[in-house]
Amino acid sequence: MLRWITAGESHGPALAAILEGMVAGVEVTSADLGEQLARRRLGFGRSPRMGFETDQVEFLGGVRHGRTQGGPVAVKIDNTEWPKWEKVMATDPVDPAELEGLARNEPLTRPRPGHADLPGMLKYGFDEARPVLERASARETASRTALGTVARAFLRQLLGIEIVSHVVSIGRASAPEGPLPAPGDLAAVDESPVRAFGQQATDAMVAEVDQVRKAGDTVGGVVEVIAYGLPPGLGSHVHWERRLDSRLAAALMSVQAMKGVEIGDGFTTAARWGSEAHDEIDAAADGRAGRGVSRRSNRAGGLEGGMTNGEPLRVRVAMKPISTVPRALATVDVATGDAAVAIHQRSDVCAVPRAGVVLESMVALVLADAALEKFGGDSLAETRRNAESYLGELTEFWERSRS
Ligand SMILES: Cc1cc2nc3c(=O)[nH]c(=O)nc-3n(C[C@H](O)[C@H](O)[C@H](O)COP(=O)(O)O)c2cc1C
Ligand SMILES: C=C(O[C@@H]1CC(C(=O)O)=C[C@@H](OP(=O)(O)O)[C@H]1O)C(=O)O
Repeated sequence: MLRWITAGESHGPALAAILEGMVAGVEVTSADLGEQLARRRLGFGRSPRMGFETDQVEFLGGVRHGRTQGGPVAVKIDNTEWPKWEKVMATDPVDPAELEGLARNEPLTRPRPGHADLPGMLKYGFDEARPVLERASARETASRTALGTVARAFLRQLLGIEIVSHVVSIGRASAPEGPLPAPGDLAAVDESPVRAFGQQATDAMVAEVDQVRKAGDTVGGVVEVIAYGLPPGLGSHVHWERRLDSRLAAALMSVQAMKGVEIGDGFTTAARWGSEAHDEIDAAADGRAGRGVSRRSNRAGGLEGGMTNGEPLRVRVAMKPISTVPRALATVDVATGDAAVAIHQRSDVCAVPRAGVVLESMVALVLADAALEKFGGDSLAETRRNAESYLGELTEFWERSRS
């Protein structure tokens, strides 16, 4: 079983993350982590912090000479801004005189509707939002992206599995119907300032973010994540917590501000008649290894009965607008009980483009877990042997069926 855990605050000294259960022999370097972390900082509408945050990342354990060793993989990402927060976010007690007059230490008593501020204060007994927002902040997604990079490397080296994402809508601007981005298109998507696939989609979404920013507002959107090269049979129909769709939905919904997950055509499928909802099966002319069949469509998004069916996995995730709205929303000052406007500080206007990279990482972690569950092994070589043996059985299955 693959497990992952993160720690650290947005303005603390560093973020930490551990991935437990990864096999030995996966090639991965800190430069690979840095590359994915840089992708996560991109996007038109991003917070000013993303312009200067450099994500100094290093492995603290589990990797030697660029290969995983089978032990927990530990990662540390330094926060560039730490010197400015050294006193306010110190882990050891600080003389109150040293904190006096520090603007960053002002109590945040006007909770933002839509952020974790108010429920977090009530639940944990804090009289201001700082201790809540520090951990609720999506800064934490840098940790997930770093661990997701190890999972991506494993999936690629195991079976050539590749994960891509693209933004399909921001606010009212949507990408036109068109082909899905393939793995080779990821660089082009990353070059789009909104991580959309195609110029028309990019122009429409850039205009929407521009309009939102000028209005002092914020905006959300929808990201699609696609995984290519998956064998049939990851996940299972036999028990609720082994279903791959439920595991993906939980992981994707666990990302800050995600409010909906759609597998394949999801909600559209609910309005279709059965004859137009499913993916009819034909005998594959080319008898591809382990496939034997082809599908006329992929409305199911590559999942049937909680298992991969051999088609590309396709999931869409809806992100709500950022809750730190410049045109600040109505709230109550918890220090006085009076009506107030919510705290507003430097913030993203639209984080949908960079959220896509985080969502890719969550898909990678869930798929790596499902692949390890199916193929097991302590080393990459052993796991690959198991996977190849299974794919060989599938080929035999189709050969028997044809004879
Ligand atoms: C990549 C990313 C960047 C985000 N940036 C901000 C931000 O700058 N300001 C903000 O208020 N919320 C931001 N959020 C969203 C908050 O973290 C989120 O709204 C908050 O944790 C409460 O969300 P929840 O209701 O889903 O828990 C961001 C989310 C993601 C995924
Ligand atoms: C720091 C990151 O995103 C942050 C997520 C975030 C929030 O409230 O979620 C608020 C902002 O933090 P700050 O107020 O320090 O600018 C974003 O920049 C990051 O993604 O690395």
